[in-house]
Amino acid sequence: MKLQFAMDTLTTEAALDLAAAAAPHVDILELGTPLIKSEGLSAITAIKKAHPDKIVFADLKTMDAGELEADIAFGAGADLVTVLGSAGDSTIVGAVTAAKKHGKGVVVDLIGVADKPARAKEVIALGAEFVEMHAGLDEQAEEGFTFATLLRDGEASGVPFSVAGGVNASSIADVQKAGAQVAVAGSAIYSAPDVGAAAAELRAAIV
Ligand SMILES: O=C(CO)[C@H](O)[C@H](O)COP(=O)(O)O
Repeated sequence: MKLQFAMDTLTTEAALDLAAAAAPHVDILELGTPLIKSEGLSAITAIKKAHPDKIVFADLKTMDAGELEADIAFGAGADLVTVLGSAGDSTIVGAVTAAKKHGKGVVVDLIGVADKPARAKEVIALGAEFVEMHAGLDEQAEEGFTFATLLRDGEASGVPFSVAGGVNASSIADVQKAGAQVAVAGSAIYSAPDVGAAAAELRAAIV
């Protein structure tokens, strides 16, 4: 299982510092949606330039204009981009078209999708690399939210998936047991007093 670090920060400078500390322990460096909205495509280019050996993941959360948005992010240096699972099929197909042109990939984020296993199967058939079983920051704060639902949905989907939203040192072993290809951790790493040590702890929990 790969480890993805979601850098939910607002400046390229802060992201470069986080990436430098965590890179030895992670496989995928994710530019969070707020970072891309704050700094634009130049942040993607800066992270890829500093870490050419890492998979750079641009969390665009595209909802429309799939081909155009994916094309500009791949052009800036992204290896993977996200499109929302609630977007229309044509938006996902558009992003996949751009990915094929660049030799890169599309991840479909199932945040907010009611029947995640069913939509997961559909978007993999449209050409997505894998889906993200994702509970957003707001959903995690809702009453009754349980992380176990994400794992069950991943297992039920029968397709390659990542898990995002609340992954930490206590939960990452369960993510692996559920069969995820990728565990995504944001605040468990970037909020830690020692970012490198937090990333190393998560890496050590993966067998
Ligand atoms: O994409 C996101 C929010 O939309 C986050 O990066 C992702 O959910 C990681 O969350 P956490 O900080 O709980 O690990």
